[in-house]
Amino acid sequence: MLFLLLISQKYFGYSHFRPYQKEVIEKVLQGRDCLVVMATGSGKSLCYQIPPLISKKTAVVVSPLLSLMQDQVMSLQQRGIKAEYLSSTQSNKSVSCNAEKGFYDILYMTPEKACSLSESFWTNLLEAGICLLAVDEAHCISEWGHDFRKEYKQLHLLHDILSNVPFVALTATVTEKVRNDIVCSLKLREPQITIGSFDRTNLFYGVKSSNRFVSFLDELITDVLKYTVNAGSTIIYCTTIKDTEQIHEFLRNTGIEAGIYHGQMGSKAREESHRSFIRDETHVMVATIAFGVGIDKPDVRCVIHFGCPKSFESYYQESGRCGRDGLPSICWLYFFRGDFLRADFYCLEAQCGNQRKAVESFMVAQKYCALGTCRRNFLLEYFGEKSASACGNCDNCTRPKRERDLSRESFLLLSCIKLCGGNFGFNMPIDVLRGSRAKKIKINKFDKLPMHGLGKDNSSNWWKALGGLLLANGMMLTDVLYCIIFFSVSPDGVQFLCTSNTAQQKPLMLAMTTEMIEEEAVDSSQRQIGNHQTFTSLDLYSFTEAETKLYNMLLDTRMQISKDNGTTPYAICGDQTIIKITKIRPSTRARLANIDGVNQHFVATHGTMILETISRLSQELNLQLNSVVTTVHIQSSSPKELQHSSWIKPKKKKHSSWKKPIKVNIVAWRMWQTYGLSFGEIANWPGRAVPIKEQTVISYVLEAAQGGCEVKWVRFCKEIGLSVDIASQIGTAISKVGARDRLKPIKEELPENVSYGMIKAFLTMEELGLSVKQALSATSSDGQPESTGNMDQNHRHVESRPKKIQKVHGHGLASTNVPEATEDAMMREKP
Ligand SMILES: Nc1ncnc2c1ncn2[C@@H]1O[C@H](COP(=O)(O)OP(=O)(O)OP(=O)(O)O)[C@@H](O)[C@H]1O
Repeated sequence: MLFLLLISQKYFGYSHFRPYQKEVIEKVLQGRDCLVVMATGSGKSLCYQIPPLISKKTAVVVSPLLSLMQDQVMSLQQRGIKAEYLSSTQSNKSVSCNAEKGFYDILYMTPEKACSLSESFWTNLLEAGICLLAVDEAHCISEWGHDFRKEYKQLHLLHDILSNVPFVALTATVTEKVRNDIVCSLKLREPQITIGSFDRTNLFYGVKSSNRFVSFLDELITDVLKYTVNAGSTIIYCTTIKDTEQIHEFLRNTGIEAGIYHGQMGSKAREESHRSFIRDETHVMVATIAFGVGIDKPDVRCVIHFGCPKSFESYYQESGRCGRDGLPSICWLYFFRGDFLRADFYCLEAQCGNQRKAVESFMVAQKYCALGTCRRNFLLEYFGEKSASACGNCDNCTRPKRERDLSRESFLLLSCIKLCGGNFGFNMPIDVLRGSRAKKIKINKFDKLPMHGLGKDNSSNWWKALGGLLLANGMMLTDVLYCIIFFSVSPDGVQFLCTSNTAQQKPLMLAMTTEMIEEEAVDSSQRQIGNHQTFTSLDLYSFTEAETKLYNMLLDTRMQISKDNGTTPYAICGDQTIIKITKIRPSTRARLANIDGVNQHFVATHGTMILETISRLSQELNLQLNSVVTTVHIQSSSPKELQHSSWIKPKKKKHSSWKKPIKVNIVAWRMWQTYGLSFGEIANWPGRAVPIKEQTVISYVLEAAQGGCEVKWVRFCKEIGLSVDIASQIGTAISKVGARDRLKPIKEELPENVSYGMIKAFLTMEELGLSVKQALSATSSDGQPESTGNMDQNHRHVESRPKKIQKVHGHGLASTNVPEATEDAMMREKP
């Protein structure tokens, strides 16, 4: 055991094994065939990476994707492990020759390559020494799996040559059918079967619903920014290529640099997109599920599904691509209520005779969306795992619970579905309840039903959400015919109807969904705007301001090293390691090597540079070296609330056309105000399509202030160097010029060091009824300067005379509400 750990520490920097890793490694070393079924990101690779380092024989790994193999080879080489790959695209001819002589510790190959290599290659390699043949993503072997590859079916033939070599099949796919298929097809011999938990405790699961595409876009920006400002990566999965393209364009229009990946792109463009994502050159990827198997990037902080995925299995796989390094990460599923009323998209397989399977899985996804209880429990139960209590790390567990007796409404809905005869989609009974007198309702005489109009107090979305709850609770059933989903009342629902009547129902306590709660809160004017629970990754490490800076600088250093080495940043070392280095700030090689995740190769190759960087930056930031922190506590399961109370979010957002670029300035404001980035950092932010001037960012934040957003003025003045003395000089210059609508004459009255930004800030603050002196003299109870911006005050001021303008700002159109005087000033000024 100790020896295994030493090897793991030496090459990978891991000081302990994750569950099941040690057991599998030991079995493989004993020569036993193994089937390893463990969740995405649980560390299956180590099971085949350690044995060759111990036995000094080659491990052959069959992997379905070239990009995946290249990634892994790159990462292993950075750890000082001799790794290579063989495929038809391998340009280095010596690889094959070296491989058969047993030169490599780990040799990756595609299934096609494995089946086409000559017998002599295998016998030579066998003679040199093979310790295992691993079949990664082994579910590709099964037609029941989601990525069937027919070449996988030939792999068992290799047993004939490699008779005593243990075969290790690895997959994250759970269904028993797939598991059996793998064992049979690969002809595994009395395999050791290891099935790990599917609980990814570091992942937060959440669902958001809407009726319309456009209303999700603003939400998307908020979510994407939360992670990208801290250099975290986000994948946005779309259900169609059209959505992928539209969202990609939308993000770019708002100044967020995003990659795109879908099946209709050429392979070169796809490779380039993938490459720049894994190298952190772009932090956001908008993709269809074509961006799938083999996304090995460990530091993806957020996966957003824009539209309900077509099966629950694929949802688990795709969302599981975030947080593979174990750090807290988030999985949002945005779904359109309409998704559940049309089955056509999801039932494409109907033509291939696989309709039932597709629909069943889609229905599970639907239930997941409609759920009012713990999402993780639902997920685990679906995969056959018992879950004890609510997880505390999903939206339903973290928002205040609202259970209500919904017996009356359920009675109305179920009886209406029954009386409509089950021959309609879901809209018909809802329209009846809401009192519609549409032609189709009159023709069917549904306007004569006793419940016609009795449900008009709730919106049709509210009723759809209730329908989802009743489905999840087994009181309704769905069926699909000709690609239309029909809803009917289940036996449990009938039982409920029989034991109740409208006057005296039995209580039916149901956990309401977020949208139901929100709708009811709006009705009673209690809605808390933008107050959903979420977190940014950096919030969780209890970094001080200086440590946050150090962390970001170390990320830059890692980026530089990775560029110099032509590899990905995470191949150099993981985010978790950078967090620990930030906290501990080691001064010697030995202390650096002691940090979990730092391997010997890293210390030997980059140690000197890293130590110098830590020492220099720590001095600059006034941080002590060799902090006594020995364990860095990283919360993995309780996301911290991030307040958005200052984010002005209209009750009903209006987007006249989805393409309209929105709130570029608000994005900048949020990066500055909420995430604490400096103007310079925002201007040069790597996620931006085109760098912009710092002055432009300053203007954006000022515009946001004029639009009613809160601004930390003390910080603002300090950052641009606006002191009380300079403010008084600006005041004098304005009096002298006698006008405040043109900046140039004012600037000419002032010394060189007074910038346009300072003048604009002065004018804006004046307009908002704030003086620089007042702002700078305000201090908080702990002696620190604090915000003197008053949102209410700002808001009142702006509301008195807003005027809509649009103007070009460097890289795109910015649209906002600004007061007339400032509009003129900003339009004319050209610094
Ligand atoms: N013992 C360990 N200690 C710390 N980190 C580990 C350990 N084992 C693996 N990891 C890290 O966990 C992450 C995921 O590991 P890995 O890629 O092997 O997952 P996987 O189970 O193969 O996932 P997938 O099914 O998606 O291929 C990697 O970043 C890896 O470095």
